[in-house]
Amino acid sequence: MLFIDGHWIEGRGIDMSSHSPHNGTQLWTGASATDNQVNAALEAATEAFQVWSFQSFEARLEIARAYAGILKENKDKLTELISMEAGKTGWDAAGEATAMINKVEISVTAYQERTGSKEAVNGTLRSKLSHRPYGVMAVFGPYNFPGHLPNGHIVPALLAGNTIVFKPSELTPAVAEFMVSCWEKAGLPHGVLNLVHGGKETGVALTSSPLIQGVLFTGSAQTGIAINKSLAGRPEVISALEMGGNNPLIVHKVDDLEAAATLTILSAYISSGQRCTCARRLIVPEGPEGDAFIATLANMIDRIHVDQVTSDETAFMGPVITKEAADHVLKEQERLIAKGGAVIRKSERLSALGDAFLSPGLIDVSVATDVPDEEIFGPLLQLTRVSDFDEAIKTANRTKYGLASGLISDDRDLYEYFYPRAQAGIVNWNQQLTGAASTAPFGGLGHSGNHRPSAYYAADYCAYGVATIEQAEGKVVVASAPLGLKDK
Ligand SMILES: NC(=O)C1=CN([C@@H]2O[C@H](COP(=O)(O)OP(=O)(O)OC[C@H]3O[C@@H](n4cnc5c(N)ncnc54)[C@H](O)[C@@H]3O)[C@@H](O)[C@H]2O)C=CC1
Ligand SMILES: O=C(O)CCC(=O)N[C@@H](CCC(=O)O)C(=O)O
Repeated sequence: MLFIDGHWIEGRGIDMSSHSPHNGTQLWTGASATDNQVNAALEAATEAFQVWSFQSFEARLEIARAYAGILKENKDKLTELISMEAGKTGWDAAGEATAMINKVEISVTAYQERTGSKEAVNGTLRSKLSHRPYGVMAVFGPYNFPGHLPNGHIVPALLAGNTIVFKPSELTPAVAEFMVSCWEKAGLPHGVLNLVHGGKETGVALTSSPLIQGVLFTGSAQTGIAINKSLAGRPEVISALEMGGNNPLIVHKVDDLEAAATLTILSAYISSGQRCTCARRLIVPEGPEGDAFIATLANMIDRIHVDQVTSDETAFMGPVITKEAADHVLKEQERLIAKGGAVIRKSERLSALGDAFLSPGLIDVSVATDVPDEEIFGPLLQLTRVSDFDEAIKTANRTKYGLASGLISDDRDLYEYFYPRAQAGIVNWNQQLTGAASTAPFGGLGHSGNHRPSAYYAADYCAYGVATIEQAEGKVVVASAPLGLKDK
């Protein structure tokens, strides 16, 4: 169902449905929004802005806290829905649900620290800084974190006083609907948050509307660039683009190979490789030290448990989102092999579990030619062997993206050399690349985004600053002015 101006209504566009990648169970059916329905949602948000933006921050916060409370009460249900619709293991889905609940208090602190208001009196003058919301924001979410990532735009945008038309991924409409129903139960006034379903056409209807003042997007670089082009010539529309990555992870000078392999697996294969922070490129020195690490890693890869969601929670990986997504990963793997990639572990379809289940793959592309600088969104890691640490850094930075970059090493000097040279918005040392903190900014360079990081810095793109100087006494007084007025 769509949610427009506080009412749940049927979409009148094309039929849609969502099925669990775990077992094919149908979870949701409905229809996309027509252009008229998208417009009705935008008009509702425009009208609601006149009321919502004038409410006090405290009044908005009360509703946001009620929303967090409702999420908490329904955490098990939310976890199950995320797990089923996005194909996550139970523990992974529970982590997403927890992040959604925590987002409210983190966003309050961020709002106050990053935007909030300030005053200072100097003599008879008072200077003030306050922040105001932009207006109607179009929020787009990806399928891999169907709750947490759109929630990371919605919560700060609403706290700041904006209103929203939210278009979730067409692959995860049920989680979106659940989330919006929690806001409804929390008492959000009509029109403040609207939900429209649909694919690319619905997205285009939203971004091309003159009624939006902002686009808050998390998704692929391809779509982010399309949105960027569609907003050309509209400088008044704020756009925050969080896109993909082709993230490097260097392993160099490590004693505990098992620990390094564990961090590599957590970086590359968590959520079946469907996190934009996942390591895609593993960079390891040539020679026996590197060989020993790769043998340890390959051995551990063989022991990774891939499964449908189970009650005993022993699986590390579930399926990718669809059979088509799995086909794409396998096709890209073949492409790497055709370009000279050597198989260390081949990603294979685990048909006994289902069409969307893949085993983790590791392909050595050191001597391959024309390896595409593209994000392969699944459990496939590309290995490059390098002659020395400088070569490792050069290889790491050889990408048009710049989301996350990491080093696993016992050598602090290497880290201190790597840190200022790593071209990415997230730079980690002896820590998995995935699992970014919501209490820090989140975003990247190049095709990973447009320098408007989300998470803690989402507050920044949800409000603009207004600088004011006023007479503290409230009277019209001017002590002296160099007007050089002549006597009459
Ligand atoms: N940097 C970040 O914070 C994150 C980035 N991602 C990236 O997201 C991708 C996976 O998510 P997907 O759902 O496949 O992304 P996607 O780019 O296919 O879709 C994202 C959203 O944009 C909509 N959309 C598609 N074409 C559009 C257009 N021309 N105009 C407006 N809206 C349009 C989709 O319907 C969906 O709601 C991966 O590439 C991943 O790296 C995922 C999570 C976090
Ligand atoms: O948005 C936040 O609060 C922090 C960012 C975050 O949670 N990132 C996740 C995954 C998002 C993705 O990359 O797909 C992570 O770093 O694992």
